[in-house]
Amino acid sequence: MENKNVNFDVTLDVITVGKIKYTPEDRLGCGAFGTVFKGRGSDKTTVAIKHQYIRPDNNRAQILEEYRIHKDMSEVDKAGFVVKMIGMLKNPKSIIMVLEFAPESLHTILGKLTPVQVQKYFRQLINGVEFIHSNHVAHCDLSLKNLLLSDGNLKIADFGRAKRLISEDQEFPSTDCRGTPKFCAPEVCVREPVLVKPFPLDVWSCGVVLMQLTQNSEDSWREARVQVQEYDKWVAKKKSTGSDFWYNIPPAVMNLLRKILEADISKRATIIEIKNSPYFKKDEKEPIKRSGAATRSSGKRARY
Ligand SMILES: Nc1ncnc2c1ncn2[C@@H]1O[C@H](COP(=O)(O)OP(=O)(O)OP(=O)(O)O)[C@@H](O)[C@H]1O
Repeated sequence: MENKNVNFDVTLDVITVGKIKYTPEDRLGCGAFGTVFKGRGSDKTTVAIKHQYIRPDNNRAQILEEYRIHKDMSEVDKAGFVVKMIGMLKNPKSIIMVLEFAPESLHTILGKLTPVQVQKYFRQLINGVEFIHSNHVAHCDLSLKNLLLSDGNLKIADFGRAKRLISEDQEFPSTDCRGTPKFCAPEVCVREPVLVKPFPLDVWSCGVVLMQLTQNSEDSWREARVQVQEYDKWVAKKKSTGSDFWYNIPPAVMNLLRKILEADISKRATIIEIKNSPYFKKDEKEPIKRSGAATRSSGKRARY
């Protein structure tokens, strides 16, 4: 059987990985480099099949590095922090990975989150990032779309920009560590390439994720550059007004965000500091249900 997708020019046949045959079904998503299909295994499992063409800007070595890092993380992960890597198939023009299927992402459930859920997913994110960092890997592209959900639990996906580190202080060219613009730390948003440390980049991205989850919207600055008005205002730490998207963020979250979304990496919170913060440690409570207009007027934002 064949699944032809004319828009994205991807034709996938049944593939065999290990001793299992996987039949591609619907297209689940499409990133900068890959097209991801839902697939059915001959062992009755449901999987995700990520197909990547080998191209000059996504060469064979890069894709294989993504596979190896993801596989290594998947093998040592006993707690389910990352999407499981099942296997891989190499073709002359493409590489196909077979992954655990995760039906939702933080991006697809945004708008419906309660403060308790926001805290649950943020805690799972921080624990997952701590896990990969402790295994000497930085993700470098954490975003709502790359944080998938399976059985209500957050799983880190897409290791396409991940880096293996020899030491925590190892530096990489900023151009190799640029993920999704809204989630990128200021040190990689500069025009001239510089050397950057990858762990604080992941911490910054977790801050943007928390900011968006708390608001139940994708509102955040376009890029962390002072030329971008909203970011400039954030950096200036002026008192926020109703026109700032962070205006309604509750104090405990805001205190933590100020420490995470800190341009100076020597002052930026570490994962340990985040885990020791009052917001991380103290359980959020479900909002008190009110009847009538007060509840209706509070709109899509998580209510505190
Ligand atoms: N394991 C999975 N289960 C279900 N859906 C998935 C899975 N992996 C990826 N997807 C879907 O496919 C989309 C693209 O996947 P992925 O981010 O891995 O591709 P990419 O080309 O590397 O993307 P990017 O542009 O972020 O680099 C995801 O946003 C998600 O919607």
